[in-house]
Amino acid sequence: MEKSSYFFTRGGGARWHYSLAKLTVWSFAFLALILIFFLRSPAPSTITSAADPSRRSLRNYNWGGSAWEKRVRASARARSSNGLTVLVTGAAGFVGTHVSSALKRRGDGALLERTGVFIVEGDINDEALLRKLFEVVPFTHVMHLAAQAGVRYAMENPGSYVHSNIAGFVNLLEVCKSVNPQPAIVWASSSSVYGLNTKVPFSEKDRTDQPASLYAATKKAGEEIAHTYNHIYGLSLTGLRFFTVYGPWGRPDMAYFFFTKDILKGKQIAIFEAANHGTVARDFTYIDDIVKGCLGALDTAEKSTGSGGKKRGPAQLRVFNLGNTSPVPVSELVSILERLLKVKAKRNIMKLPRNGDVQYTHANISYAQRELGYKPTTDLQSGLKKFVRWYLNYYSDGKKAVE
Ligand SMILES: O=C(O)[C@H]1O[C@H](OP(=O)(O)OP(=O)(O)OC[C@H]2O[C@@H](n3ccc(=O)[nH]c3=O)[C@H](O)[C@@H]2O)[C@H](O)[C@@H](O)[C@@H]1O
Repeated sequence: MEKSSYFFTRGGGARWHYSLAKLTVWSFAFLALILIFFLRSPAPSTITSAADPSRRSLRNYNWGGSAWEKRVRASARARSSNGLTVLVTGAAGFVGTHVSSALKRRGDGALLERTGVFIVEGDINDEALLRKLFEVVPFTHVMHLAAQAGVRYAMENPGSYVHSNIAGFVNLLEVCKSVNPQPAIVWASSSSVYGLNTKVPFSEKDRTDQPASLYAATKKAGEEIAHTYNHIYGLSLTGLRFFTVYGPWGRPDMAYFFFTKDILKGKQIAIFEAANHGTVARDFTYIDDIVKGCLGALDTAEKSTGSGGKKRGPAQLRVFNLGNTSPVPVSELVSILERLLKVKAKRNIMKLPRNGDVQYTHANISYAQRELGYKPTTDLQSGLKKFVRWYLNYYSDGKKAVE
């Protein structure tokens, strides 16, 4: 059942559908070997041509050698015979940090090393690195979260989106299709693929051919590319359309994060509204709910069917919405933050800029509910409470600068 009202507090009866036993097997069986996708600009010395981002070269990272391989192998050892070994890309990112930690079932972002997650710094465009990783460990699954995210930044740095979301993804799929056994791949798409679609709530069957930003276009391209690799090589592929994910260790470029920072600093914040004072709203989704969706997708992913670069039969191809089914206006997000921070925001109501933003998102999650047991349980008020607590604690003693 979809909720169309803006405010919705979930009942205490809502439960994640995994059995405890299954989760325990998972928690012990998982390897989260982490490939950090390099999101910053490459060192200037490695840029072959600043004007042509597609020609940028890979930054040099230190990987390889017998000690390194030993650590990779040790980290990859599953603790049960039917355990999965998961290569997580983008593990230093927001969603990746939480997913990796959940795979190991303890700790969070800054504590990744302590949780037993081995971190490999590298670039998903580095074919040699990916091949080496698969040579050292026959990964059963890839959780691909490395990407260039953000809707508005795509106008400033379009090349970074092509580099990561298209070239990097293709590079990863090329390696995955040729290794034996081929892993099953779960990867991050985005709610932004719905673009100018006006039919709400957004269902996986709705049109996605009107992206409003280059970012959305690259994610949509990823979905088409996934189709191709599934079709030609029998790779099992599951795309997850995340809806405005927020929470502790979140991305500072997202509105809820910099609104918090600016409200506390007494700085004015821009709150977008559509034409004729139309409400701009998002189906904000709490990180813990997203993590459950990611684990559900890994857990239900079928094996790839190909080997040695050849398809042996039809393979699974899926796309799911992972949202909260409860859109909240941005102005209400600000009111919640004001109450939690006990500071009044300096609101500057502005027209929604034409640089990629869409007016409204709302996920229909029945397919994910059915197939993955996905059932979000955190409303925006409760999720922001956790975020604000983390934020105040993280930046409290002035050790970490709020830039
Ligand atoms: O769900 C998604 O697909 C996308 O969600 C977010 O994109 P967005 O929803 O635009 O998130 P924010 O940039 O945090 O914006 C949230 C809301 O605040 C509004 N906003 C943003 C910035 C601002 O200064 N003022 C303002 O009112 C936006 O219009 C939007 O409605 C992420 O940034 C994308 O990486 C992700 O793919």
